[in-house]
Amino acid sequence: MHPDLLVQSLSRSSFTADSITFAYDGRVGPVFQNFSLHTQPEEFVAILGPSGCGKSTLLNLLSGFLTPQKGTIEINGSAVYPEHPALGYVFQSPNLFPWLSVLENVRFGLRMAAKLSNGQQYQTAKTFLDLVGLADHANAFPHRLSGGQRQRVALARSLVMNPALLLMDEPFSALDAITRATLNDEVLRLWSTLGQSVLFITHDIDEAIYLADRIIVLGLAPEGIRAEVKVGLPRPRHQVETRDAPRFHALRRQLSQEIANAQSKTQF
Ligand SMILES: Nc1ncnc2c1ncn2[C@@H]1O[C@H](COP(=O)(O)OP(=O)(O)OP(=O)(O)O)[C@@H](O)[C@H]1O
Repeated sequence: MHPDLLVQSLSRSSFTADSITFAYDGRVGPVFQNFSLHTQPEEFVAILGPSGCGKSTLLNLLSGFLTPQKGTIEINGSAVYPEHPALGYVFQSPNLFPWLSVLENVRFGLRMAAKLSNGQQYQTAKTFLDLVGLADHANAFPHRLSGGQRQRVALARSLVMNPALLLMDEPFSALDAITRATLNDEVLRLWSTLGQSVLFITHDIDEAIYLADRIIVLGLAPEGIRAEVKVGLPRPRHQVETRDAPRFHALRRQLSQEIANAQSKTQF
């Protein structure tokens, strides 16, 4: 299957969390109160916030693992649920199956879904392995790979399922700066090829600016969205030119200030 064909099958999906309120059992106050978040098709949204603002809770809500007490969370107008076919995930830890080869790891979801013949599953898995630059490692086992390569496999394993919305939870925070920069470029290349929407959670302001169309800063629970900025830097992004742009520096300053303000509330 050629990647161009996959672009067509990724329907232009929109994602909506509308006026949600969520509190954990036994917790005094809610983590989110009347919180709304909408993503446009093919939009890259980064979420930043101080520790404890509710990023993980939000991800669990958006993926249907937690249910809000009020409000709705929908993809293309239908309620979200765990393992919704339109959702893909990439986490900080790649969580590959150590007993499966790289190719079998990428094929895994297709095998479980059992929609394609075995031959088509292998062909599709190989296409995605090629897309993340690991075609030569198809038969290797995960322990033979570097941290960055494992994260590439995790990315291929998720993308092979054609998610319309990719939820990424600090996927590169355990990697060194150079590998991280390379993988940021890789994600942008794949995203511009495949056209899914991305919700990318990170603690790293520069990473958020480099990647995103729009950045949402969460305040401490239950403040919700504290600030929202359109990045407005030209694409394709470039490791030197983009990071050198006056707009990049202005955004870094603005976002640092927002996060410092949000954090200062924790101390009182
Ligand atoms: N299972 C739970 N039961 C009760 N309260 C919880 C639970 N999980 C998280 N919380 C509380 O909800 C709030 C948001 O937590 P959450 O883990 O979503 O934040 P976070 O932004 O992901 O934090 P970090 O960046 O440190 O991982 C915190 O006050 C936390 O103590």
